[in-house]
Amino acid sequence: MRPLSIFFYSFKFKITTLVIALVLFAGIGAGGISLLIAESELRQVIARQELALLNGAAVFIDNDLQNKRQLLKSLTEEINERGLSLEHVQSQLEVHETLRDAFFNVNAFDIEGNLVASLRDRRAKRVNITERKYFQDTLRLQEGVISAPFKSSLSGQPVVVLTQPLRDAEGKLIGILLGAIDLLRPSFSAQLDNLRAGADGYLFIVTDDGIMVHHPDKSRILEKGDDMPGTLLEAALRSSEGWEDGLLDDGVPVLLVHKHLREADWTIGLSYPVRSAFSSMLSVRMRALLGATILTGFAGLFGWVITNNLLRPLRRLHRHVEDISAGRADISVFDVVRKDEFGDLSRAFHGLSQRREQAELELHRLATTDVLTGLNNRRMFDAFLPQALARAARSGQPVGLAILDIDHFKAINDTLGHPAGDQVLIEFARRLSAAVRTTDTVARLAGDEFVIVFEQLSSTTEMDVLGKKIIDAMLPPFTLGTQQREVRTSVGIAVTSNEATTAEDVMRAADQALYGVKAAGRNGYAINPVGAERVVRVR
Ligand SMILES: Nc1nc2c(ncn2[C@@H]2O[C@H](COP(=O)(O)OP(=O)(O)OP(=O)(O)O)[C@@H](O)[C@H]2O)c(=O)[nH]1
Repeated sequence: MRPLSIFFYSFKFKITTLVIALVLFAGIGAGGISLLIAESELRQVIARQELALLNGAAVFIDNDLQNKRQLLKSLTEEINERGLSLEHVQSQLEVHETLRDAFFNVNAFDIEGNLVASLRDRRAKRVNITERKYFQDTLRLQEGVISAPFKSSLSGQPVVVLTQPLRDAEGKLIGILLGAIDLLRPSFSAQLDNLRAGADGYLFIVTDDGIMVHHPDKSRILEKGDDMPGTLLEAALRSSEGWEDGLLDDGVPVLLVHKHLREADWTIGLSYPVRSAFSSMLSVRMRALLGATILTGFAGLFGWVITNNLLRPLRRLHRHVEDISAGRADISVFDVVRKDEFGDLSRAFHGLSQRREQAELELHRLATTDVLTGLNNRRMFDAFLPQALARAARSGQPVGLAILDIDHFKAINDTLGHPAGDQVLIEFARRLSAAVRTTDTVARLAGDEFVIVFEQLSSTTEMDVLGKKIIDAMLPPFTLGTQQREVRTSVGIAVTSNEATTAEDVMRAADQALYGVKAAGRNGYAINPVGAERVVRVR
């Protein structure tokens, strides 16, 4: 098995990693930006939706306050039109059933601020409200006001009061009528709670001074909230309406939507955890992430398959080079017509292999050729003879081997010089090659010793003709420069048609024959059939 490190070094791995990186880069770039734009749009849409919801709540509270104010006003107008005195206000309150639904309590105070009538308790304790700002404002402005939230001295409850000036028949100010709203159970409370039912987050109402009028945590009502910069209250009071995210409420990131009321100096706000507010956006983000992961996975797979495909010619080229090296194929397997870079590489390999083959051939030729005569050398002959014997064994035809030695060659060297001796060797080789058939193989073993392997003999007797032919070939004198010289040779011939004959057997038989010729005075040939151990003919 290939080690894992090779896999990481592979071109395929690198390309696949590159494809994944590019897809991720493009995905994060294009997808991320689109997602950011989409998220920003979605944020606006969600915030606007929440603001629309809050507007509905604001309109509801404004209408509620207006209705209450109107109710008090119509009562004071009735008292005024009928010219009733303060003593009759108590009975007048009690006949108006709708007051009980609209207010926690309705009271009347004389111009001195003393309680003169109370809807819920005729015998309510006598209190004086001259010090109250809303009392003073009502007298001063001579019209109804909405008070700041405070704790009622009558009920002990946190309340907000709506006032209306009371006048007699002549229109003279005789006191004020006051409707109290219980902040723990305001008539709009249930409506507000309904608005947020089932959803995270909460609604709150706060005065312009930061006093809490409505809050799901009742203990915070009447409290002054923290309106330092960066707080929820500060953001809510900063402008008449709007939305903001990135704020923290009890450590939780929230979306704040707020709107100032028309009827009172109050702001209604909605604190909504970002996690819930933008849950659809978060789900989009998750889906985008999942989509990107799947896309990246596919891109990796795709990159792998494509790279694998693209690299197929390279693998094929690698296989061809290995096959050629192992001798299983020749260089024709290279795809030299291909037009791309792999074609260039194949052509380069083809050229290289061609030059290598030629160099090998040259090397082989040099290794198997006798430099002086151009004949095969001993190395070639040693390899060739066993092959020739094997071929003969297969074909059943006899094979012959002639060993030749130039007679008194030493004397030629000694008298005419070594270069002249070389000339004799070259001419001797030429005549030998010319005397035999192309199917016969001539080699120079060493010095003045030559061999000829005769194949495809029709019979062993054919060797007789061949021996004579060689002797005759040397009869014309050799021209050495300006001189003519007689050169003779002795030839020992071995012949065999026995399949089991070895190269050594044949060489020994030919040597014996040569020895016989030399013993008989040279310049002749003798034939020795292998295994006979006797020279059969000498000429
Ligand atoms: N010029 C030349 N001489 C060579 C070469 N190689 C060997 N010789 C000489 O060839 C001669 C071989 O002599 P031998 O075969 O031993 O003797 P010979 O004179 O031929 O005697 P016989 O074979 O008995 O007739 C030696 O003198 C070698 O020095 C060569 O390449 N060129």
